[in-house]
Amino acid sequence: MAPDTPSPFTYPLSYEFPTHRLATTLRNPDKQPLVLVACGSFSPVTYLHLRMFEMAKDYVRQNTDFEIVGGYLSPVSDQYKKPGLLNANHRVNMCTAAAEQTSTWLMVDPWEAFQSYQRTAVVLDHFDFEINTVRGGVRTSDGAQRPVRVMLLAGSDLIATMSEPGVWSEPDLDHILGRYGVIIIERAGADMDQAIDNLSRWRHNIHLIHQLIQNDVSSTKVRLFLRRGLSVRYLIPAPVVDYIEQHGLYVDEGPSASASAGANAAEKEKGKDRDTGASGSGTEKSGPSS
Ligand SMILES: Nc1ncnc2c1ncn2[C@@H]1O[C@H](COP(=O)(O)OP(=O)(O)OP(=O)(O)O)[C@@H](O)[C@H]1O
Ligand SMILES: O=C(O)c1ccc[n+]([C@@H]2O[C@H](COP(=O)([O-])O)[C@@H](O)[C@H]2O)c1
Repeated sequence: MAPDTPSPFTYPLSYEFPTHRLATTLRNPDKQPLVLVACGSFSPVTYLHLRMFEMAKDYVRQNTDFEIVGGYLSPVSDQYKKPGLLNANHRVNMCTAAAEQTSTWLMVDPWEAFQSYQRTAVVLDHFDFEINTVRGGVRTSDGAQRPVRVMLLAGSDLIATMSEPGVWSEPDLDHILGRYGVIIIERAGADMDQAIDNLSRWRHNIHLIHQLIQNDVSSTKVRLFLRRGLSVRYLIPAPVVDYIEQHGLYVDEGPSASASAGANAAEKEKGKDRDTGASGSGTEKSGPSS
């Protein structure tokens, strides 16, 4: 279906919005259709990134009036310039391999990755435009069209940055949390309640999910293990391990230390990132900040 209004967005060359796993019909007409969007570096994608979607799916089914009709990973542009950010081509390929080979419902949207830096508010608008304006939302079983709610899916560390001065613009926060909403997954080391303390005005649109199984795998730790020549199998999806091996990624340091030394160093690097505001803070992005 052609949209009535021209697109307000810029597009990478040969871009097509992925819809091969997007449900076109709502199973339960009493529910509101929902699409989940996770924005991030995904350098590389880990099981925890994928697990966020599964946790959200359980939560949505048990606690809300939504029905999930799609889930997307949206890797950030190279211009985000965060330390450890591999080029977008590899990150999109790894996310795609993980989504296609380990999930039946997740998709990867390369729109954000293959162009200049786009703020998260704009990324969510892009999804809303593609799904609701271009495609008219989804159908109910009686043939009526229903608009899809787009919602951000994020770890509590990312949400914590929303209370840090200067990282997100106030109008963007209002747009993201007021119009779309967010599902927050607890992340080891990031206090959930503290993370949303300053966001209480949007509380009705904020859903918190606690971790029942603690697992603090991060891309930073995976990169560090790889640089040290340590195995990352069973920490990240097998097709991603294979891809990394085939392309010799993340090996700019020779193999050396033991696994525990690797983990300790990873912790240190993660802490250092936090201290410098590089981990999830968005402060190193080169795109516009508001
Ligand atoms: N272990 C985890 N638990 C909960 N959320 C997570 C976890 N790992 C990543 N996330 C969330 O996934 C999204 C994308 O994360 P990102 O790509 O920055 O991964 P990362 O592991 O934090 O990366 P890095 O280690 O490079 O900072 C963010 O919303 C982040 O909060
Ligand atoms: O839109 C913003 O102003 C904004 C500010 C900070 C972070 N973000 C987004 O949040 C994501 C953070 O990813 P990461 O890997 O730094 O945790 C990434 O997709 C950024 O574009 C977005």
